Amino acid sequence: MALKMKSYLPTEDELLEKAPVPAQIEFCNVTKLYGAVAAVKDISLSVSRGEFLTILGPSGSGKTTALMLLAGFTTPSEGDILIAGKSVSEVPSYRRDQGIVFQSYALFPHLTVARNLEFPLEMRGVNSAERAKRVSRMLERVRLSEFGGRMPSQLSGGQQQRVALARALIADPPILLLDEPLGALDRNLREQMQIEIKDLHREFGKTTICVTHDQEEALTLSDRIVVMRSGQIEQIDTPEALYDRPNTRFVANFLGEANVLEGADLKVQSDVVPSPGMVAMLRPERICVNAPTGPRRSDAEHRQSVAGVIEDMIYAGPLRKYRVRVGDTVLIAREHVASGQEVFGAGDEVRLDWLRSDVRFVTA
Ligand SMILES: Nc1ncnc2c1ncn2[C@@H]1O[C@H](COP(=O)(O)OP(=O)(O)OP(=O)(O)O)[C@@H](O)[C@H]1O
Repeated sequence: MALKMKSYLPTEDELLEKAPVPAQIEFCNVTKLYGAVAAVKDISLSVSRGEFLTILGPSGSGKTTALMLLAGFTTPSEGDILIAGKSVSEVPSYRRDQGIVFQSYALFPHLTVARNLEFPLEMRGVNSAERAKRVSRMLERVRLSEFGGRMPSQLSGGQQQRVALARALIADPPILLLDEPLGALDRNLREQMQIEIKDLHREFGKTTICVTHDQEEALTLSDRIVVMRSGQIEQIDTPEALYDRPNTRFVANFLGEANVLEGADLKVQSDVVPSPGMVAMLRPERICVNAPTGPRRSDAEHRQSVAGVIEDMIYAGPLRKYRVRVGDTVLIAREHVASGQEVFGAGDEVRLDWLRSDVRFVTA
């Protein structure tokens, strides 16, 4: 009996697992004014230890200001920022123990790669033998062992950015701040560096705050994304939730493409009764494009089906994108190219259908 009772008591590991992860960074009603302009307006946000959080938004939405406030390069006009539960408003940038990577690398141009990496260790009083050991280990980690003696200008953009990441991590700070880290790189390199950053995050487990206006980068890298608009937080969520369940039209349009079903000729069928001021939104890849006389789907009773005419088709490698006129609305449908699939062209009559449950109502 006693043994049975014991099995109901959580083990120490279970208790640890269930304990809420303490917030490492907290923005508490932070506002930053530049004259009459509020670059950041009353934002509150809490970031857990080890989390990768991306601040995403259009130009001028306040992303960089939020990061600069956290880095200590500027101070809040109102509100407070806490790190590990303590206010850092009075703590200067160099005492905040954060690794920072900027878009423009910001490596010291007159120092070799190895000396660039040594610098943060020197600042923290690490002795020279230990510095040499850590630099060599870190160069190896970012696959730049043979480049230690080069000057930054003798490296490619991707290599320079790997040095910048290595320099931000080498002193083992608990927090890593990334300001448009891949902005200066071309598309292929950006994809490689996204993997590199993801691997480094997994390996080093740093609480990471990344600023970007690149939605794909945000979706790929982040545990959660903060979407900012005009200095305020529009929505905070996981990438999947933001994409599948945006709360507002702004978020729906900012993260990927969205069809807004508001034309008078398109009566949306839904099992949900929308509140006033909401509009129906449907992602292009949720729409199936069929020949008008195509076979009925097995789940047809859960689908809305409408007749349309193809306006044009854009072939984009693995994807085919259709613009389809349905009365007074033009819908975008996107399908993955597959063999044996019927392909339609401008002027073709088609039948579109989608699951009614894929329609999402968002604030207009
Ligand atoms: N030092 C400053 N002085 C005056 N206004 C500023 C200053 N820094 C930012 N702002 C203003 O604050 C607002 C937010 O700027 P911020 O740079 O944070 O936006 P952002 O989202 O990072 O934009 P971007 O993607 O273009 O860098 C903008 O209207 C900007 O003009």
